[in-house]
Amino acid sequence: MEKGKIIYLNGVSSAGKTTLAKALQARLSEPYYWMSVDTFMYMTPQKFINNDSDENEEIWIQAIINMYHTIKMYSDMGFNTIVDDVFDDDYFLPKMLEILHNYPAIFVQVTCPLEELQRREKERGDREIGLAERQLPDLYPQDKTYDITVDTHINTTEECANKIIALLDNPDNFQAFRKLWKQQNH
Ligand SMILES: Nc1ncnc2c1ncn2[C@@H]1O[C@H](COP(=O)(O)OP(=O)(O)OP(=O)(O)O)[C@@H](O)[C@H]1O
Repeated sequence: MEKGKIIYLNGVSSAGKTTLAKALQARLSEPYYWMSVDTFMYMTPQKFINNDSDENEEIWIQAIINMYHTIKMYSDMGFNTIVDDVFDDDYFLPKMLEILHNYPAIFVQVTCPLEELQRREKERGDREIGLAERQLPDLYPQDKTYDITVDTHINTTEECANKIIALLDNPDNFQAFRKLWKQQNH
């Protein structure tokens, strides 16, 4: 069976990942199931999240790693996914690649200038003020290893979606996961 495709969005809070994911779902003719790291993270009982012990950390970390296994399972079953994630340090990416480096994924960096991130953050009111600014310097990877970078301020959501969709027909465009995996394991 052909593996399901993965559109993997990585960007700081308020970059527009969820908005883009929904626009992609609306435009794509094939079904793509949307998965958000927040959904998996908050499957964890709250009492294990708001606590600094190493033991508790393992519990919510596992919830996030379970998302990577779920994406793999969907792909193995032929189902496409759009993933809404933020790698805000270098901890989770290697763990994700361990599971998904050989899967057909487009790795998308979703960017937006800081001033606009701050404006969106203030306007939406459901995120801690300063979250995007704090995540921005730590977004990982910072280099050009993505298959595509889209700027949701320069381009409209629809334009960003179209740029990503244009890559999906050619498997040669699915390079970033394999490249990153090689970089980490050479
Ligand atoms: N292209 C855009 N232009 C203007 N506003 C936008 C754009 N994309 C998203 N927004 C607005 O920015 C806010 C954050 O968008 P969204 O929820 O898509 O971001 P996100 O990256 O998924 O954030 P988080 O990681 O915090 O969930 C929302 O209020 C949304 O309406």
